[in-house]
Amino acid sequence: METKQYYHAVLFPFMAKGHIIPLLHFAHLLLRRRSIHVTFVTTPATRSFVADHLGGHPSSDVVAIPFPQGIVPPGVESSDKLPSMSLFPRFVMSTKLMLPDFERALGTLHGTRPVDFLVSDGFLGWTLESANKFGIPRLVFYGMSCYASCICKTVGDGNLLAGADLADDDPVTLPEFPWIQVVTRNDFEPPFSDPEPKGPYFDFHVSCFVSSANSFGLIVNGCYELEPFFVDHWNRHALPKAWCVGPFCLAEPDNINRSSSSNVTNGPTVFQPNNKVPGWWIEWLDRKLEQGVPILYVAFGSQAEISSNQVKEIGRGLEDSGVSFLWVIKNRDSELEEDRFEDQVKDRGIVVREWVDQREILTHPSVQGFLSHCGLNSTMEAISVGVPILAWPMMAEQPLNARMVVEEIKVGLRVETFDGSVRGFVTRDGLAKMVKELMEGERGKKVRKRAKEYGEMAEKAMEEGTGSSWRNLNSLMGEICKRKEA
Ligand SMILES: O=c1ccn([C@@H]2O[C@H](COP(=O)(O)OP(=O)(O)O[C@H]3O[C@H](CO)[C@@H](O)[C@H](O)[C@H]3O)[C@@H](O)[C@H]2O)c(=O)[nH]1
Repeated sequence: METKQYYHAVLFPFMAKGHIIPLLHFAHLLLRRRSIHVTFVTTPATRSFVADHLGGHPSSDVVAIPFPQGIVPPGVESSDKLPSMSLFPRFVMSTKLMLPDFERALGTLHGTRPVDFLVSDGFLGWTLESANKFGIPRLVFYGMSCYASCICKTVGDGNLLAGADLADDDPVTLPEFPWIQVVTRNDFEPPFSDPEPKGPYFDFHVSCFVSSANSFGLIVNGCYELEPFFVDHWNRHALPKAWCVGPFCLAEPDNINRSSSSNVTNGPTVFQPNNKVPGWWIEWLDRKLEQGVPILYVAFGSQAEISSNQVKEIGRGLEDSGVSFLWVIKNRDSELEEDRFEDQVKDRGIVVREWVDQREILTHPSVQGFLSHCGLNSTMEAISVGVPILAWPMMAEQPLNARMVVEEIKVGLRVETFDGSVRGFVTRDGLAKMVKELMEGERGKKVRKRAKEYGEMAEKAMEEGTGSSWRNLNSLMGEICKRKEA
């Protein structure tokens, strides 16, 4: 039950597209209530990206604070712009230096319009100290599913990857989740996959976990129905309390129910987001739809690094598969023999080297499958529109997301690596075989049906007034109010 008339929320994501975008969607979710003012904190170089996404909503503001200089190449203020992901630890740890500027900004905001709650990224653990200084409750956003968080916690608490004799692909048993057959050291990233994790980067993460546990709540980009066992498990055995209030992407402006007047207090009655101009690839998708040709969408998020040999092999695998595809390539992965490739695939497939509106692609009716690295946002964006996934995890917690997609909720299949290892090379034959299976095979049919069911479930969870995610957000607001009034 909401008891307060008008809230002020400050949102502060970690500087990576995969972290900024979900909090922008979350901002829209808050703005849908029309009883919340959102201030989005970012850095100067990402300010226009953020402002564009907020679309000039009259109940939103953007505040930019400087990104620390001299630690990563000048001008890089988002991890996807790093020339190499080997700089990521330095990049993420340098954010601690933003504390004084953030605190000043938060103080000013709080003085002007009292801040009811802060939502900050799990990587920005130091923001808890600032929030506490002003008596503002901090909610954490880690960008992880409860499934992945529970596995990480159980592996960490039980020290299950310890032991120098444990090989990278040896199975590790999870006593709390015995039906998860195989988890390996390769499902985790250094320093967590090290036999004895230590060092400044590990300490940095531990301090983030401690801050998170001492925060007011954890907001999860998903709905309860997607992973009920793991949400309950987290809430019984870990802190802070997890609140499933997503999938956030379903709160984008196009999905705003402008006719509803519930919860309207002070905010605008109608919000018209910026009109989007569709990219040329959407016209291509439209043509394919007219021809009745199903499309595989191929994209690996904003920061995965793919070797040039692997990029070429993806091209060959797609060529051999015979399916039609739309492949988004980042500039870092520039090694495709493009002319030859485009000759070979003719109009059957297209390569896009621009920033696309991924949700616009995934919601296009011709898109019937998604070859994805399983970043949580891509995963949720696909599930929420019922598109099955061909999972190819590459880094971070993606191997765990891939397990959730394939083994737990069964809305996807997995690419086969040449040696069966989580991080092994994927050959053209292995890729072509699984692409065909997803798009044309019996197993593909089954996971497509499941994906559609989960998509409907996600839509329902987000329904205004009645959905579980909508009600969870209401309860969370109520808790924040109670805390304030206590
Ligand atoms: O041209 C593009 C490329 C990406 N996106 C969007 O960018 C986001 C990418 O996020 P995600 O799919 O999660 O991938 P990453 O960028 O790799 O995300 C990082 O952050 C996620 C959330 O913490 C983690 O789950 C991932 O493992 C981590 O790599 C998604 O919303 C995409 O729709 C676009 O809209 N257009």
